[in-house]
Amino acid sequence: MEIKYRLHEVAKDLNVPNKEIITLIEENFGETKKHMTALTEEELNFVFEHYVAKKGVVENLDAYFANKERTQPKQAAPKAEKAAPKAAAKAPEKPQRPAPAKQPKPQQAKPQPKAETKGPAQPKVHNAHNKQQDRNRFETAKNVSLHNNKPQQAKKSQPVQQAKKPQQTPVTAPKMAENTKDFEKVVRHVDTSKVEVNLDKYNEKYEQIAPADRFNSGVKKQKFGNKAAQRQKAKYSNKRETEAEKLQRLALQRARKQQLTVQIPDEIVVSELASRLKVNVTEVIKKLMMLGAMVGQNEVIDFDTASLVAEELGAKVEKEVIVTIEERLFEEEEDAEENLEERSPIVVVMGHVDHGKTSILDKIRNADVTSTEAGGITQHIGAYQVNVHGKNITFLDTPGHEAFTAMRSRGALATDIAILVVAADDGIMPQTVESINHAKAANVQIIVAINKMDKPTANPERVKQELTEYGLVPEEWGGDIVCCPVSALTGEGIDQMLDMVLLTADMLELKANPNRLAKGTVIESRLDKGRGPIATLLVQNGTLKSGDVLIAGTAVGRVRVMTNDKGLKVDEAGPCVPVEVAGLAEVPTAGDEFAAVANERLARELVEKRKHEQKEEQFKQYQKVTLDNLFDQMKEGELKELPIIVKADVNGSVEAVRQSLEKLSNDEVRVRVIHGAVGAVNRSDVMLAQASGAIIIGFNVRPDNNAREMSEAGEVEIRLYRIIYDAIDDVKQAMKGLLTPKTREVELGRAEVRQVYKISNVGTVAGCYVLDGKVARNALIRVVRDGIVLVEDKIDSLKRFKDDAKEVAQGYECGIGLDKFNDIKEGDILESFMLEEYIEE
Ligand SMILES: Nc1nc2c(ncn2[C@@H]2O[C@H](COP(=O)(O)OP(=O)(O)OP(=O)(O)O)[C@@H](O)[C@H]2O)c(=O)[nH]1
Repeated sequence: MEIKYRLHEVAKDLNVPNKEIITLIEENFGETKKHMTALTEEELNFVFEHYVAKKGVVENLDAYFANKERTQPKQAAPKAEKAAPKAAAKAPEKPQRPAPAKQPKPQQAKPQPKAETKGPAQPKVHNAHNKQQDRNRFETAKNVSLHNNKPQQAKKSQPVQQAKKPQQTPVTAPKMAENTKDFEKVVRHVDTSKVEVNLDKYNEKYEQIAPADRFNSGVKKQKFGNKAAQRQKAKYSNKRETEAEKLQRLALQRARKQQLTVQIPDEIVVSELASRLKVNVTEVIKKLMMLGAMVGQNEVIDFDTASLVAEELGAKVEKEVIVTIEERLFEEEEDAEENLEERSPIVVVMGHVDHGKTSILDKIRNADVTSTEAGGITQHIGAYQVNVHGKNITFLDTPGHEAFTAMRSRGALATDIAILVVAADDGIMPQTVESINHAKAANVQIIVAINKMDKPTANPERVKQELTEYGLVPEEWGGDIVCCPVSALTGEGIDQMLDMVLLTADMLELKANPNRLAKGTVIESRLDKGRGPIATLLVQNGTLKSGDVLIAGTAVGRVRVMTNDKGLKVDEAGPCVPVEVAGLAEVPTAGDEFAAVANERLARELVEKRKHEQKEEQFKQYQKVTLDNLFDQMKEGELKELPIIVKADVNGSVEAVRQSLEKLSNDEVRVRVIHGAVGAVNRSDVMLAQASGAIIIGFNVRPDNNAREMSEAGEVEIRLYRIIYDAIDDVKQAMKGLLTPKTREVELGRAEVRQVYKISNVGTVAGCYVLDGKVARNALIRVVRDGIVLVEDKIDSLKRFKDDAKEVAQGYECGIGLDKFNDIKEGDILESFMLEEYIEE
C-alpha cells in the first residue's frame, strides 16, 4: 500500500515553509506542486537529499524521531534514544558542513533533549497517533532515499545547533553506519508495521464485508435450496398432519412425478395450451419462439406446433378428438367395394345462350319446354332422368343466361359429364368459354355437341378449331374430346351423342351405394303456396325414402311427399335420381348439400347451430367497422348506394339476380342487394325497403295485398319482372339517374346575324342565316362577337318566316329570339350547341 506523503507534511516535518519545497520542486522538476500534492518518490528523495544532506537540516531520521520521542518519554523508542546521543557525541568529530553561527560544542549535544522540549522552534507536539504517522511517513520515505544515499549521508552528516533547531539532532559520520543499521532496522520495522497496519486495515475491512457476504451467500443458498423444504416444514410443523392429509400429499407428489399427458385438438389457443400444460404462458411462448414461431398468447397454433411445444415441456401428447354434431349425425365412412353398385351418370348441358341447350334436352326427353318459358330462356334448373338403351342418364338443365353463372357452376360440381353445346353457325361465344372453365374447374368430362348442324351456315370444323384454343382437342385430331355434330331441330346425331355419354360414363366407372342413408345436392328450391317449401334434390349416394329425416343447410324436416321428374309420387329415390321433396320446415338454398339422418333431435340441434353461425356471420358483416377500415368506410360515405330487395320464385333466381345486379356497381354507385328471398313480396319486405330506402325487385312473383297497400302508402317502389334482362336494364337506368351527370358540348351549327328586328312585346329578334350545321329550337346559343364569346343563352323563339321551327338547317334563313340576351347586333355569330349527359364506361 502506498503511503502518500504530501508536500505540506514534508515541509512541516522539515520545518520549512511550503513555498520553499514548492520552489525547490519547481526548480528541479519543473512542476508546480500544491501544498496538498503528494510527492513522488523521486521528489521526496530529492527533497530529503536537499535538506538532509546539503543543508543538514535533518541529518538523521532516527535523531528526528528520537527527539520527538523524548518529548513523549512513555513512547520513546530505545533505538532512537540510543542513536541520538551517539550521534550527538560523534557530531563534532567529523563536521560535514559549516556550522551555523552558534555552533554547539560536542558536549552541548547532551542537553539537547532538554533544549528540545523547551525550544521555541520545536515542532508542534504530536500526539501518539501523529507521531506514529510521522514516523511512518518519514521512515517510508527515507527508506528509499536513505538507502540509496547511505555513503553520501554518512559523509555529509554534521552537528546542528540544537538550541535553535532542536529537531536537527547532530549526527556524526561514524555513527552513520550504526544509524544506517538502525535505519535498516527501522526500515524493516516500518515494512513490518506497514504490513501489519495494512493487514489490520484489510482485516478490518474484510471483517466488515467478507463475513457478511459469507453469511449472506450462505443464507441465500440455503434459502434457495431449501425454500420448498422450509415451507413444507413450516406447514407441517404448525399443525400435525393427519393421516388423510398425508395420503393426499403423497398422492399429489406422485401425480406430480408422473408425466403430464395433455390432450391437444387440431387447433389450440396458446394460453389454453399453457393452462393444459400447467405452465406459465410465457414458457409456451418462449418455446414457440425457439421453434421459430412468434405468436401471442391469444393466437391459435396447430396441433403439430402445439405438440412440439408440449413435448419440449415434457408432456405426453394425445390428440383430442372433438366429435361434432355433424360427425355424430352423418355416416362418413367410405363405402366398401362390395356395397357399391353401378350408377347412372349425371350430365349437365352447358353453353352459350340460344345455342340450343333446351332444344337438345327437349329432343332427348321429347318434351317441348321452350315454348312455355317466359322470354324463351331456361330460367331454373330442372333435373330429370332419361332412359337410353336401358340405361339411365340424369340430366341437369342449366339456365343459359349469364346471370345464372353461379348456379351453373354449382350444377357443374354435382355432375360427372358436361355436354357443351356450341352452335355450329356461331362458334365459341363468351358463355361457352365460361362453361368450359367451369367444367374444367369441376374436373368434369366434357362432350361437345356441335348443334344446329342442319343450318347451311354450320361450320363444325371452325368450332373444333376454336375448341383447341381452349385446350379441348377433338378425338379425331388426336385429343380426348368427343365432338358430336347434332341438330336439335331434326334430331340428327342425338342418339350417337347419348351413346357417347354412356360410353364415357362406362369409362368413368361411376358407382354408388344405394343401401345407406341418402346424401346429395339441393338442385333447386322454392316456396309453394299450398305445399310449403319444395326442394328438388339429386341423390348422389344412398337411397332417400319417404319419412326420412332430412337436413339441408339450415332446413330440416321429414320427407313427406316425394315426386320424381315425371311428377309421379315415389317412395324412394336411389343414386342419381332427382326428386322433388316436400316436408322441409324452410326453403333450403340451391347448392346446399343434403343428407338423410337417423337422429332427428341431433339434426334439429345441428340446424340451430348452423342458424346461429349464419346469424353471427351476418352480424359480423355489419359489424366489420374496425379502426383499420374506418377510413374506408368513411370514404364510402361519398358513394351513393342503391339498396335492392330481391324476391323471386326460386332460390337460384334470387342468387342470379343478386349477382347480376351487384355487378352493375361502379365507382359512383354501389348496388347492394340487402335482402333476397324466395316467395311473394310481403309486408316485411316493404317495411325493410321503407327503412333502408331500397327498391323491391320481384322476379316471377307478385306482391301480396298487404305489401301492395303498404307500398302505395309508403311510397316504396316494387318492380315486377318476368324476364331478367328487363330487371337489369331498369336498374341500369335507375343508376344513370343516380350517377353524377357529366356533360359535354355537342356543336350543332352556326348562324350569322344579318339583320336585327326590335318587335314590341316580343323583344329583339335576329334575322339569321345558318352558315353550317343546324340551329335547333331546344339547343343553347352562344353569342360570339368578333371572336369573343359574349353570352350563352337559351332560344326563346325559332321561326322560319312566320312559322315556329324545330330546327333550321344550313343555307336557310331564320329568326332567332333569345331568352334573356337582347343586345344582338348584325354580324354576331350565334353558335348552336347542346349539352349532352354521358356516363363514363
Ligand atoms: N336450326 C336450328 N335451330 C335450333 C337448333 N337448336 C335450337 N335451335 C333454335 O335456337 C333457338 C334457341 O334454342 P334454345 O334451345 O332455347 O337455346 P338455349 O341454349 O337453351 O337458350 P337459353 O335457354 O336462352 O339459354 C331456338 O329458337 C331454337 O329453335 C338446331 O339444331 N337447328
